[in-house]
Amino acid sequence: MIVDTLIHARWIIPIEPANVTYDHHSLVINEGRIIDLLPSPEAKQKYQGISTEYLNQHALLPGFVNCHTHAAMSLMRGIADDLPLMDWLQNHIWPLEQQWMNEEFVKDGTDLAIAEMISSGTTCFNDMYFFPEITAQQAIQIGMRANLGMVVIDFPTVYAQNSEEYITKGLALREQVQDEPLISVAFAPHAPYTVSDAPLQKIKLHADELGLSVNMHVHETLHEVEQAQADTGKRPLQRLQELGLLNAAFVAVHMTQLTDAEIEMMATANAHIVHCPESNLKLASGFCPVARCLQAGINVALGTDGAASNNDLDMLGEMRTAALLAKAVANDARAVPAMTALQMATLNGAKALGLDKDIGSLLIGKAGDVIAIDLDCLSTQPLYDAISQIVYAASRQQVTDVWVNGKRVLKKRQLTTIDVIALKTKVAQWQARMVR
Ligand SMILES: CSC[C@H]1O[C@@H](n2cnc3c(O)ncnc32)[C@H](O)[C@@H]1O
Ligand SMILES: [Zn+2]
Repeated sequence: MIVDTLIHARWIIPIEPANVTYDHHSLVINEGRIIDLLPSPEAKQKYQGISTEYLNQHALLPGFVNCHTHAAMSLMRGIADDLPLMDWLQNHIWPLEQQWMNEEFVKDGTDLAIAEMISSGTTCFNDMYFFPEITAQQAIQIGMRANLGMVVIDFPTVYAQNSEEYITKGLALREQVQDEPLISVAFAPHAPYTVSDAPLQKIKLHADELGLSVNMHVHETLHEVEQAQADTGKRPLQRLQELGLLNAAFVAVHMTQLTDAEIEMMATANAHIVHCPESNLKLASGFCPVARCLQAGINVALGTDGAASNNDLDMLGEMRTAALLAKAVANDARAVPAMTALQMATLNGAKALGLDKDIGSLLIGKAGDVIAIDLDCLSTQPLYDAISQIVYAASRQQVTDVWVNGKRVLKKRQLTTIDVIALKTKVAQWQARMVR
């Protein structure tokens, strides 16, 4: 049998079945799909004559699913640090976006973000940013998987003038990418404090009719919740529930403010949470009670948020921070063990995006979204436990190879579909323009 890709690895961590690590196994990909996973001696017999990629010191696992990004904001990395959310947004980021954000900005910023994400093992990102059709175009060109937000916000931008136009453009994007294997879409109303009831009602109708998810920043800070209570007498989550948005297609990003009743409400609705620990720490936004949410049965995924608030798009780092922070928040060293953090960064992300039939684990039949991490470094020795090394000790430079839909987009640390020198030149030009 002719197959596209045959990879032997020292460890294969499939995520599904849970808590299984295969030693000295091979993964076989054909036409973008995983078709076999078997002991390497058997693979040698069964796939005779097929050239094998030997990754003798590596762990092979599903690519990370970065469940919340603002990809193009990578061009604003480090431009406004050490500020709380609303000061950062209102006095720095939104004025900068008003001045600089356009199609070219989104194109170059997205390329920079995708380059960083692929190099650090992310194979799918869930984006919320203006001009998502440009993000789609760049993701397709590079060979990256993306779920793109059909963004809605109550104020006008160069992308759209009003909520009606945001929704129309989002729906046009959906039509445009319908046959793209790497691209999916979801509604992405920005936040309860920037999207009023009327557009949220329209979004709800469209989302139900088209079977689309709704992603939103929710309860990011105590200030957001207190302000909403002062203005409307309601907490934002209560308002969203009354609007009918809390269901299995709702993806709430941040959620640092959660009462026991709200955790119950999220669990009963089968809604998802995207935890962004590093952005929350840097903006001092608060702490999502991840252990309590998981305990209640909520699907909790991980996101970096944008590079302007993180300041990287590194899911290995995010996993480690998530695992460590959960222990401190719960005052329990057993909270969010390494395997749980790895599930949050892979399968839980795929579930939140409704893509778990295709990605998030190395089950036969799923897409060939696979990464290899070289564990033969002093900093990840000795190897009592590969999962422990990946979550608590490995760095992104140890990600050596990445396949998306069976195509190798990182080969021995080299990006195969991005001209890194040309990209660096463009980024330097933006820097020179934006900070004079
Ligand atoms: C409608 S496009 C996305 C919009 O969100 C802004 N943004 C980036 N990070 C955050 C965050 O953590 N909370 C709220 N809003 C954020 C971004 O600048 C765009 O304007
Ligand atoms: Zn965000």
